[in-house]
Amino acid sequence: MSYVLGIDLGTSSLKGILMNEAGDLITTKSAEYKIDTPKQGYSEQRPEYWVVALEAVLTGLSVEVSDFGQNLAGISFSGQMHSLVVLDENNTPVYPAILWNDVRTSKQCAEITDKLGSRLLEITKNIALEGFTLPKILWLQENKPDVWARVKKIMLPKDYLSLWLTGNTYTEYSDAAGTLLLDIEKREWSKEIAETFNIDLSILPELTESTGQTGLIKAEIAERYKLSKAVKVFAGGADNAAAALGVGLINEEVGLISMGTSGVVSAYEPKIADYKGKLHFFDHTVPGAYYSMGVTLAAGNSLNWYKETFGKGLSFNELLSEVYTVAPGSEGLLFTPYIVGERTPHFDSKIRGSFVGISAHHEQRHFSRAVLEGITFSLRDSKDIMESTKGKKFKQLISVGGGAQNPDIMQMQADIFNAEMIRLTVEQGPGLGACMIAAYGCGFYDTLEEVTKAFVHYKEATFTPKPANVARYEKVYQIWKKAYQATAELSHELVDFNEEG
Ligand SMILES: Nc1ncnc2c1ncn2[C@@H]1O[C@H](COP(=O)(O)OP(=O)(O)O)[C@@H](O)[C@H]1O
Ligand SMILES: O=C(CO)[C@@H](O)[C@H](O)COP(=O)(O)O
Repeated sequence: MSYVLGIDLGTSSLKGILMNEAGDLITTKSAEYKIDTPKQGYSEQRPEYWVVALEAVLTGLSVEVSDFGQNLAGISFSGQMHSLVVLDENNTPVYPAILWNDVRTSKQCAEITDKLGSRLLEITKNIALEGFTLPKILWLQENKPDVWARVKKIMLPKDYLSLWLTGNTYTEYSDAAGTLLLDIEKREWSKEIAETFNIDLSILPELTESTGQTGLIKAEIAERYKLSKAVKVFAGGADNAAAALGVGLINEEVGLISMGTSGVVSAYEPKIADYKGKLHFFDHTVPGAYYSMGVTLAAGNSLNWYKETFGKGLSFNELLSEVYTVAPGSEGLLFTPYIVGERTPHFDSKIRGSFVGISAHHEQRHFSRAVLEGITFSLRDSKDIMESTKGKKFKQLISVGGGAQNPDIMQMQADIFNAEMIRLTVEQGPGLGACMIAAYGCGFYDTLEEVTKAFVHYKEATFTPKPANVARYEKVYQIWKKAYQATAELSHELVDFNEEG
């Protein structure tokens, strides 16, 4: 039986998930990399890190799976969104990729809003936020003109891996939508936006569907991994769009929660909707469909920060082992996960995190629970906006991302969202979506619905809301919601104070 490989280029690691054409999991492999923070607010990765990780994953797969080279038929991707990759005429990176969680571009966002006014929302269906790609381009133009002068092509992270494998430069609609350069209705790069900011249209890669083939694996790479077939490479999707496919978000019945480095709440959208910028609105990996989403900038990232700072050397399981002993509400301790600023519902790059209500009786287990609750409350903010604008409540939510591995987090999500939480049998939503794109692209199925039936399976055991916890969380969430306003001015002053040096 043929194999398909889904590559999820995450923010903290690259995960490869190998499945057969019938939708059975063969194995997974992953390789971590670092985020460089040369200055506060900066977040960068060298595209070379991703290639090293991809090679480690391919090597691992070819060692573990004896017929990997013989049976691999197709590869596709899911990738961290918005991060800017800039290449010269030889397709060599000329600057580190500026990542989606980098907040250096507030000035450029103001400039975009100022110059485009309402046209930005009309054309892209989104507003200017630090994480998106266009402000990063403007930052390079203004601050590194010598680098910008050498840029002959820009792309998104996963497209760089596709280029490395095939030699061809493409992107697809789901990632293009997160650049602020795509005209969503016309499905083409916006000439108006590109001209306004002196961006030559020739540096933007050709657009294809997520399921579009970008090429075949180059001969020298095929030889290295002893690939005997001509392995087809498909464009893939932005990680949240690929995850949406991977969890079966191909209709409006269910919603998606992801606790990866970022936290995301998303919903399927059959046609273009106007959320007036309150939620992001992007193309799906399903051709012609869309999805809306709200983003907590630091979900897993807050937990990582907490672990590195206060639980160094502990595993996640060790760190969180006593969380269940603390009652919902962490006995009056609150945490806001704004450690790198926030997106939804507070578009604020200068807000910072806080613990509120620390008292002498709090122990580490209270802080651990408060961190998890703060992350989940922030996701609830997005979920509530989505439900109130759509006028309907999600009864079931599919939960993915690293956080979904922990049963206490899952129960907390059920109680805070007051919804049944479901997990996938294959734990990696975005990578699974990438495998599905490859399976469809290879022609193993006629429709994405058929691929979904074969590949997407939910675990039988679900997490259901406990009424007493729901009631308690409802009260504490109302208090937690006030923490943003209560700390905003202080945070802004502190950020300014710190920047002055
Ligand atoms: N066992 C675990 N329990 C709870 N959280 C976890 C666990 N393992 C990973 N995580 C969280 O999940 C995050 C990684 O999720 P992942 O979906 O792999 O992220 P990304 O795609 O951004 O690289 C980590 O930042 C961490 O906070
Ligand atoms: O910026 C966004 C979405 O707008 C992030 O969701 C990135 O796409 C990174 O995702 P993870 O690495 O957390 O999966």
